[in-house]
Amino acid sequence: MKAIKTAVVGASGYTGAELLRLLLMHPAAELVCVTSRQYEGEPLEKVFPRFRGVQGSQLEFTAPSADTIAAAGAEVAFLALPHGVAAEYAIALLEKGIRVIDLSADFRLNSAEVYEEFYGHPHPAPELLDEAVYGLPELKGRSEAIKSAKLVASPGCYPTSIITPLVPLLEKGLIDPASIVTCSMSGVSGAGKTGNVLFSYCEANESVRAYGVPKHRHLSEIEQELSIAAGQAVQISFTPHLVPAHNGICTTTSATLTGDADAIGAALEEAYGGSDFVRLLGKGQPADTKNVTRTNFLDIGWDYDPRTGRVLLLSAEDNLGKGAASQAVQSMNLMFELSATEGLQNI
Ligand SMILES: NC(=O)C1=CN([C@@H]2O[C@H](COP(=O)(O)OP(=O)(O)OC[C@H]3O[C@@H](n4cnc5c(N)ncnc54)[C@H](OP(=O)(O)O)[C@@H]3O)[C@@H](O)[C@H]2O)C=CC1
Ligand SMILES: CC(=O)N[C@@H](CCC(=O)OP(=O)(O)O)C(=O)O
Repeated sequence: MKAIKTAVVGASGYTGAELLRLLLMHPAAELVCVTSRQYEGEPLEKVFPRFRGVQGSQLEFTAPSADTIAAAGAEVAFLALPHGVAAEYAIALLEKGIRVIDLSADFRLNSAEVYEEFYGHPHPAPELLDEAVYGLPELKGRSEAIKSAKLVASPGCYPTSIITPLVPLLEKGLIDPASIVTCSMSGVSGAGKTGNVLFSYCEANESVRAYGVPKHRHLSEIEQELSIAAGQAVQISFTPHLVPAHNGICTTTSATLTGDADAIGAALEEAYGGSDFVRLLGKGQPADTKNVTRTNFLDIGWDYDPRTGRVLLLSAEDNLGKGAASQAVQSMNLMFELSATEGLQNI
């Protein structure tokens, strides 16, 4: 089988390094170009000793440039860059006929106005918003759209854990869309390999705090996808928390039941019973981040409290895995007509 030639732009950061790990192991992919400004000229295995001795790990980082990526023969480029920066690379790569899977938020929203409202600056390439496919393959019809996409906007980490369990219930009218409240906890790698002191060991270890309230930027894409599922505008309450762990997101969502409680499990089963990566844990079973770290799994449990009439959805994923890098590789598999699970079957 001819290997898919891949590039990772922003390969020195956390999601970039996770992409490298997955692509070095992937049986049908070959890394042909990896970029970093700070490590230009250094081989992968020197910057990331974890990869020492692995085939492909002598590849050297290059300065980020669409010309260099095209000259290396890349067919697809993963953008593991800050939002706002990713768009300029997407434009240049698409012009060269290279398919793009963007891990940043630049192409996740259908509306340039909503982007500006949540990201605080005008959208850098509004003309590409219609073309981009929101890459959550588990949503109805989305795998088919991803297969033919030139530009995939890989979803945010929190949104993956929140949207996935809610969508089947909203589609079936089983919960009140106005009653949704969700709280998530994220490991510190969710903030990227940043120098911000708030994410340093002494600030983050043995302490837990909420942040980003009341209007975290991920609300924009969460509400966009929930509104599509509900067929009406949906607004929710969302409170993210930083917890002293490297990886992992644990999300608890609740909403008022408007249908039959037994229909909750049935709706989740109907939507995800045959899914490769969504694992349904059943009623009364909480999801635990330790079971999903370094995997592409999203685990979902659920419950119902008759005293309050509220449904509970309990989900867990790895923010760098199903929340970012492995979800992006899942999209690559679909775009290149591979099995969705190719290279992602690690546990
Ligand atoms: N961390 C997470 O859990 C998740 C992150 N994401 C998104 O993925 C993207 C990457 O995140 P993450 O890996 O955490 O971020 P990091 O901060 O860890 O890495 C960012 C990378 O981008 C490169 N970079 C930064 N600025 C520029 C620039 N102006 N031009 C070219 N390269 C640049 C850096 O490389 P160098 O300085 O060496 O050039 C670095 O490799 C972001 O958009 C993030 O929001 C999405 C889901 C989850
Ligand atoms: C813990 C932490 O800081 N998490 C980040 C979200 C992760 C991320 O990178 O956001 P995208 O998925 O949109 O790219 C934050 O709250 O901004």
